Amino acid sequence: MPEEQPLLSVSNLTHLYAPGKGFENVSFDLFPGEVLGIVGESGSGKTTLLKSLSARLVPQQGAIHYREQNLYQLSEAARRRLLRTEWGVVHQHPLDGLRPRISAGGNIGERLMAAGARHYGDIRAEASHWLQDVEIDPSRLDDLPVTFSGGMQQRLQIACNLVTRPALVFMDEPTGGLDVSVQARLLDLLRNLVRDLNLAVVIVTHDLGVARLLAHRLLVMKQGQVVESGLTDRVLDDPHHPYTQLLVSSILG
Ligand SMILES: Nc1ncnc2c1ncn2[C@@H]1O[C@H](COP(=O)(O)OP(=O)(O)OP(=O)(O)O)[C@@H](O)[C@H]1O
Repeated sequence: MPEEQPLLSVSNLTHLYAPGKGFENVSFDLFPGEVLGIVGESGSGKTTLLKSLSARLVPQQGAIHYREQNLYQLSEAARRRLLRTEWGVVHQHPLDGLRPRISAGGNIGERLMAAGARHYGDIRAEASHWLQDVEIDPSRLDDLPVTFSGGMQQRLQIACNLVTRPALVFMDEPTGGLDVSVQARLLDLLRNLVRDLNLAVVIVTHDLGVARLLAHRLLVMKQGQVVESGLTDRVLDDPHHPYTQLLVSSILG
């Protein structure tokens, strides 16, 4: 059950590059342990919204409160610190979130050090433990991420984000570029990690199957507007808005 105070509280958030391009008047609360899916067709504004939510794009209007602090009234340094510690961002393309010239263990260790860890042996042990948790053989600790398959790179990116035990993780099409069988395994892993770590997640996807599997609640976006929101099963099984009906019927058909 959600706790009383939302982790993230978003009110009337707007950022438009042009009419219908970006997002407009978005409001929602996200509670600890809750997974919110943002769905909609390409160009509907999902990624732009995710960037604003995750302190990477100053919105033109509205406010975001994280644990009751006004996000964009925090200093830039404080927002960057959040992104390195209590928050995570999983990019669609894993190499956008990894340092390709640093070993897998180094990538994980860097985030631990940013959060204050100093002891080399402990950092290495923790990195090795996390590789195992994301189903990468710890013998690959000293290998560069570019020598990994796409699925392994994505699992490494996830490990890098989770090693500091964040409360909130933003994911943009995390299974997007992967083969179907690799996607299924990754989704399974994500679902278990989210549950075990009680993570709150905002996940952008155009794949309603991914949304169904991971998200408790959905926002459906069309041309920058949230046209429908609600519990995932309700939205997908009994869509109210004609656009959601079209999205659902297009994957069934
Ligand atoms: N920096 C920018 N400058 C101008 N327009 C932009 C910029 N970034 C995105 N847009 C436009 O804003 C709209 C929303 O883009 P956005 O990437 O948020 O959509 P999306 O739903 O995430 O799409 P996709 O699933 O294809 O990534 C699009 O029309 C896009 O062309």
